[in-house]
Amino acid sequence: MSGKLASEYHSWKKLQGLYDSEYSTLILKDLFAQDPERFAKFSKEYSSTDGPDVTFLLDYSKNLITQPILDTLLSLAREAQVEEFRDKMFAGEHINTSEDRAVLHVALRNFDDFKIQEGGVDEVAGVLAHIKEFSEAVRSGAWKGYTGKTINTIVNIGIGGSDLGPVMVTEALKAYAKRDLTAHFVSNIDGTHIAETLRACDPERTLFIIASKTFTTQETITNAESARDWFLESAKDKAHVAKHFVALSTNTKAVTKFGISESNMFQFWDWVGGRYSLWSAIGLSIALVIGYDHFEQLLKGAHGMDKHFKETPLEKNLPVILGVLGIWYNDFYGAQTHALLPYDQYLHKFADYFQQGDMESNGKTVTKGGQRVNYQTGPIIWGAAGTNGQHSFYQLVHQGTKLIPADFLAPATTHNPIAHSKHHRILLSNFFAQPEALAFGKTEEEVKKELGPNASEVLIKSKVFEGNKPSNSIIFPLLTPATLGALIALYEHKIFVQGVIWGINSFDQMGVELGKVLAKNILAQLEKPDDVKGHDSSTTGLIHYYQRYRKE
Ligand SMILES: O=P(O)(O)OC[C@H]1O[C@](O)(CO)[C@@H](O)[C@@H]1O
Repeated sequence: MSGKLASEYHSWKKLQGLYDSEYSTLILKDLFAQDPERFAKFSKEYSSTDGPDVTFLLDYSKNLITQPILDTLLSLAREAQVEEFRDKMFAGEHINTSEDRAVLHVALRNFDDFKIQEGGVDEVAGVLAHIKEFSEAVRSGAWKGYTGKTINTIVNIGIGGSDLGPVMVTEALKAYAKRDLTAHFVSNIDGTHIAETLRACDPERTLFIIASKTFTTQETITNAESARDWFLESAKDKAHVAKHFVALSTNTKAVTKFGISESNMFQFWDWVGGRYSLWSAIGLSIALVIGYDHFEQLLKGAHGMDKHFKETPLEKNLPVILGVLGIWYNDFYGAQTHALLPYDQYLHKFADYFQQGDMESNGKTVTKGGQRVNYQTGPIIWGAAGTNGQHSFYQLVHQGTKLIPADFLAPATTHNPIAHSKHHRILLSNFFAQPEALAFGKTEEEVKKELGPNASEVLIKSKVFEGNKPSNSIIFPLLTPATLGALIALYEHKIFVQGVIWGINSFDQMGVELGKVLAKNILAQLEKPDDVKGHDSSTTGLIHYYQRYRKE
């Protein structure tokens, strides 16, 4: 972020010119026909340079780009000082300017490789050792509940970044899970969430993990208090809380006030953003479910991607390439959304996770310098696991009026090769077919030929696929912890690159505050109609309607 609006950069203006003059000729079918080397030019294989072996192929050839367009997009990244800001992040500079904080989730998976200056960085190894020791004690049965029984259920109580990362990763790495340890994740303030979860829990064998960076989040603290009340109905003695409640937080004072001893607290630091925190103590539930060694593999896989992002020239830098391609559609094609479509059931929460990761990071209207942007910033992120999405929303993606750039992800092999991998081959045939169909479509001539001479004009038109819909494909050998770590870090850095180009602060989240403040005010007015004051007629009417039915 050089203090300029992105639209003031020379390369931005050049991109606008390229879009205006070439948009109508950017037809994937033609681009592939004109250049037999297109796949070779616009695909890259990633291989980790140290740590666990991670490899994957990123194919970005099905994008509406030419080499000059990509070069100009990369010039934009250079002009916006993406490299300088990346280096500042890794150096621990306070690039989260509104909160005057460093942005150092990379330090959580650093394993002494990069030199990072910031208070707390030297404590990371100690917290990892604490996670290892504790998770091994619980998993082995050495950690006992208040009646001497082992733990067979964990309940992570957290929301946003203190929930979505652990949920997504424990689902993604279920193949590595300890099957006799059940994990629940309670996030919603709706009492139904905790009530239904507690029904499945035995107080003598359940461990509650209260995950909250601030330890002030209303949803989490309310759920934690209700869990503690439920537990004490059986355990009676408050001293037993120590065996069944641990906290993951930066706020020691609030944790001890809640009744959790400091020795049962797993520390992290204000330079870990909530939506970047699964690598920190917030990952305790992950370590419990898949084992510490696998958790460490996840971190090391991410570290490999950090190294790639830090050390690779922009032309070959995968997060940068994904970032600038996203900008091309978001800012020049006017695409409003970006779909994440993993062809892997284990990754069914991947899009949910990056809804927060991307939208809370880049859903901003004002630059770091306080100017209102005159271009689009973060896209709407959405998606679902293939092939379910195909039977739901793909119709619109293929034939609707909106341009929806999409990323397809799939493992070449599966953890569940049932029926001699028949399922997996069918799954992959869809993973290969969908981007092909999106890119190349089906012409009127092809439809006519298929339907024969008697087909009506209307039927023919309805079966035409215009094609020319862009996508990236990422294929990796198997979804291992290290591969998942690298993929998550890939997208984290993509988000970073885009935020720098747009000149916004990707690391605060002021936009979630207003609703919280209003809800607090309304909560105090819910009892009596006369208490309802200071609202518009719609809000007042809604609250009055509720009050007709309200019960204790
Ligand atoms: O971990 P905490 O402090 O409870 O916060 C939970 C979530 O709330 C937010 O602050 C706002 O949604 C997120 O950024 C964060 O992940």
